[in-house]
Amino acid sequence: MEFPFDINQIFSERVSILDQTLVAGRRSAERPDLQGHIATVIDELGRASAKAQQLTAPITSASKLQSQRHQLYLLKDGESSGGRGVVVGFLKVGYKKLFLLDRGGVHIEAEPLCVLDFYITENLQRHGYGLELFDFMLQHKNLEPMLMAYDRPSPKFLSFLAKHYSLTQSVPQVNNFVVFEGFFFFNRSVAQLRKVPLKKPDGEIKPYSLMEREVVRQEQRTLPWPFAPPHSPQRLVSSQCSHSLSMRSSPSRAPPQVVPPSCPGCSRIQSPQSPLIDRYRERRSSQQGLAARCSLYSWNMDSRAVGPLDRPLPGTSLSHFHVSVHPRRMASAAELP
Ligand SMILES: CC(=O)SCCNC(=O)CCNC(=O)[C@H](O)C(C)(C)COP(=O)(O)OP(=O)(O)OC[C@H]1O[C@@H](n2cnc3c(N)ncnc32)[C@H](O)[C@@H]1OP(=O)(O)O
Repeated sequence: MEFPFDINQIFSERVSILDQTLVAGRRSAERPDLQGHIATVIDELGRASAKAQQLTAPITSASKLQSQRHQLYLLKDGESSGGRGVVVGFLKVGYKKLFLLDRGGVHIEAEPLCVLDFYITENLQRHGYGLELFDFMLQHKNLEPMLMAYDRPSPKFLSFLAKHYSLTQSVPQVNNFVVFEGFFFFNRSVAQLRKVPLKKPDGEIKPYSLMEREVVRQEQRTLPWPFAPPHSPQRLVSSQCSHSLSMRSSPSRAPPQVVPPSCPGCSRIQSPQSPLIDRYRERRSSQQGLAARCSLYSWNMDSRAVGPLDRPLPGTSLSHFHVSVHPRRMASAAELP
C-alpha cells in the first residue's frame, strides 16, 4: 500500500507497534505532522481490512486506536516504492473480558489477548508476510497462539492458523470468539480461570464483543442460536449449558468454522500427552526462533500439571492472560473442571 509520503520517514522499524498515543518511534513523537500521516495510514489500512472482510464499517481506525487499549503491529517493506517504503499490513490485538465455554460447556470468565483485526494488502497475501507479523507479535507478547482468542476469524485467517500453528480443533462458543483446544488447559496452568456460576444474574454479565464487529453486514449473518440448525455447534453447546449467556451472544457475520465437540460431556480437557499436544510440541520445537520465545506455564501452581509445553523460563509473566479471579474464589485445582 503506497502513500504520497515517505513511509520510511514515519516508521523507522520494519514492524512498528502503535497504541493509543499513535507514536511510531521518537521521530513521530516530536512531529505532529508525522502523527497525521500515521493516522492516515491506519485509517486506510482499516478501510482496506473492512473491505476484505466485507464489513460495512472499519473496525480499525486511528480514532478507535486512540480510544481503546489495543496494540497495532504495522509491517512495512522499506525498500519498495523507490526507497520510500510501502505498508504491507497490520495486526491488531487487545485484551477482552470474555465468558467462554470449555469443552464441557462450563462457563469460564477470562481476559485473554485477542486477535481483533488482521490484514495484509491484497497483492502481498500468501507471501509469508502475515506469518512474519504474527510471529513478531507472539514474540513481543511472549505468547503461544493456542492461548489467544480470535474475534470472528475469517476463512483465510482460520486457514492461516491451521497451516502455521496447527490450530484446527476449536472449542465451540456461543459468542463470536474462537478458542482452540488447549486454551483452557494451558491458560489454567498459568493462572486459575474463574468458573462462572451458571445462575449468575444477567445484570452482572458483560456482553460479548459488542463494541466493534456488531457493525458487520446483517444480511451476511447466519442464523444464531437458538435458530441454528439442530446439529450446529451453537446448538450443541447451548443445549448443554445455561442460557443467560447464550442469549446475549452478539450477531455474527459468518460464524466461525468451529468443530463440534466430538463427544459432548466426555473428557473436557485433552490430556497433555494427547496427540494434539504432541503434534503441537513437535511442530513448535522444530521451528526456528523457538528459543527466543518463552514458555508460559508455571507448573507449580497445579499439582496435576505434568510439564511445560516447551520449557519454563525465568521471569515469565502472567500479564498476557488477565484472569478475573474473585479473591474468595481463587479456585484450587480441585475446583476447576
Ligand atoms: C480476527 C480477524 O482479524 S479475522 C480477519 C482476517 N483478515 C482477513 O481475512 C483479510 C484478508 N486476508 C488477509 O489479509 C491475509 O490473507 C491474512 C492476514 C489472513 C494472512 O496473511 P498472509 O500474508 O496471506 O499469510 P501467509 O502468507 O503468512 O500465510 C499463507 C496462508 O494463509 C492462508 N491464506 C492466505 N490467503 C488465503 C486465501 N486467499 N485463501 C485461503 N487461505 C489463505 C493460507 O493458509 C495460506 O497458506 P497457503 O498459501 O499454503 O494456502
